[in-house]
Amino acid sequence: MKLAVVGTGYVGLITGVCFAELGHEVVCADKDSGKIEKLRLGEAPIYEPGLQEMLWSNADAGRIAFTTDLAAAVRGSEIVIIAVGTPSTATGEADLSFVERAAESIGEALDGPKTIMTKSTVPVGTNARIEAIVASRAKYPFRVVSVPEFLREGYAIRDTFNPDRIVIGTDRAAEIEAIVELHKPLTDRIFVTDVRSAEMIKYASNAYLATRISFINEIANICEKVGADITQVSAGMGQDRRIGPHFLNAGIGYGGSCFPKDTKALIQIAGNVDYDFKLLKSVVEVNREQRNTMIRKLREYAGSFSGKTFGIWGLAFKPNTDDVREAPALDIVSRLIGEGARVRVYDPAATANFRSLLNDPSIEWCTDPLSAAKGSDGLMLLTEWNEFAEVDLRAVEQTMNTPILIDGRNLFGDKIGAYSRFWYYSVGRPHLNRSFTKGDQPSAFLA
Ligand SMILES: NC(=O)C1=CN([C@@H]2O[C@H](COP(=O)(O)OP(=O)(O)OC[C@H]3O[C@@H](n4cnc5c(N)ncnc54)[C@H](O)[C@@H]3O)[C@@H](O)[C@H]2O)C=CC1
Ligand SMILES: O=C(O)[C@H]1O[C@H](OP(=O)(O)OP(=O)(O)OC[C@H]2O[C@@H](n3ccc(=O)[nH]c3=O)[C@H](O)[C@@H]2O)[C@H](O)[C@@H](O)[C@@H]1O
Repeated sequence: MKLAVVGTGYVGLITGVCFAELGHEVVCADKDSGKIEKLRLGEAPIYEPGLQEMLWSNADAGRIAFTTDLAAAVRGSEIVIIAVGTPSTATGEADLSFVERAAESIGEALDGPKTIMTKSTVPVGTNARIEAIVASRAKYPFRVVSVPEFLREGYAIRDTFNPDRIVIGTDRAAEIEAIVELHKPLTDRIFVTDVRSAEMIKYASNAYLATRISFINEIANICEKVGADITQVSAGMGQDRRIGPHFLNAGIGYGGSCFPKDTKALIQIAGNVDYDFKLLKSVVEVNREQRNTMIRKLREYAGSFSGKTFGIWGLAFKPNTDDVREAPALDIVSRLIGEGARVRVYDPAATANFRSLLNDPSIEWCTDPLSAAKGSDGLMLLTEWNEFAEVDLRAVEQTMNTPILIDGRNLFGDKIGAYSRFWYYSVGRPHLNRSFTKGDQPSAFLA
């Protein structure tokens, strides 16, 4: 099939490349000429495992092309995929301006009957709005189908080829043959429903996953006080098939381009129909508080931040991505430097993106984990990249000024016990934490 993808970000690019891999002819359009220029030269503008190689092979085979000319991309296609961003507005609602502009351009460019497939995460009623916008400009018949995206960054290609399900939202089930055909090679779990339910499935899924994370973080906070181990609790809970083992990792809380914005958007969607979504508001609040806990612990262990230097391991909102949107590290680094500390940061992939959002003379950009820890008065692990698990902790401890380790992702397990000189804090595992007895200072602890 001939596909046009409008918006060549994380979702648009992965979708385009994966459908090209399946043999379709894909044209990806984006208004960002810098991004398109890079892609034309064969360079993936994002870090995602496996993407660069798949991009090269499909570009070489002539199955994928890139353009800033949205109209040209639409004209040659049978299916037009909308994958533009839907960021938060200042009040937390989804900003639909990119979707609306895309719909206008698509409407104007239609040169024959087409299917428009919305992958962007959009509030209930938005696909109807897209349909109205396109209809006001189009001279040919078209249909709009909602196909929300569920891929995770860091596993985007794997998730695209092995989805748990494909949700297709349509109010005219007889007209979705092409969309079903397109997705059949990916899975036979295709769930066809009405458009509004499809739109809601996406928000409800993200909100539920965010809820699990805040729930397990609160259980972890209680574990700390009652002497239980959250890792054991999650493992034991996860064996119940009604609960399942996923999304029960306690830590610093969720970040990323989607959970924070989609939870806020769903609270607003509910508010717009006079429904006070109390549970989800608490989920967001618990998540915010979890980041504060890390700062509080560092203060408890290290004292005042002013004039001190701290190491930061991990800037991305999670491993295997260079995405720093709503990353806990943005908050935490800002707070540390705001209180007069210097920070030495390292991330295997996200440094450039982080620097474009937060660049300050108090930040030193390091190129390996050891140099970020060097001479520091405390180290915070904020992203659980494998690379950090493999670092020689003895060398880390020796290079630090004060060996305080705040493990925001519970990355280090029992092996931390072998390094008795570390002052260690992890979430919900009191038996591993070396907490500080009143009056002690790290130097006294080391003596
Ligand atoms: N990032 C993720 O892991 C996932 C994102 N989603 C949803 O998919 C949508 C896209 O997200 P991302 O790919 O992360 O966004 P992104 O910000 O990485 O990419 C969006 C792209 O759309 C382009 N764009 C905006 N308006 C345009 C227009 N009128 N014409 C052409 N290009 C235009 C932008 O230049 C940008 O390159 C959002 O609604 C998001 O919630 C859904 C599932 C996963
Ligand atoms: O709508 C979206 O954009 C996507 O949002 C999430 O995907 P993503 O944000 O890429 O990453 P996740 O793996 O879900 O992690 C999100 C955040 O939760 C945190 N997390 C995750 C799992 C866990 O057990 N504990 C936990 O703190 C991660 O560290 C990360 O900060 C969803 O998992 C995808 O299904 C969805 O398509």
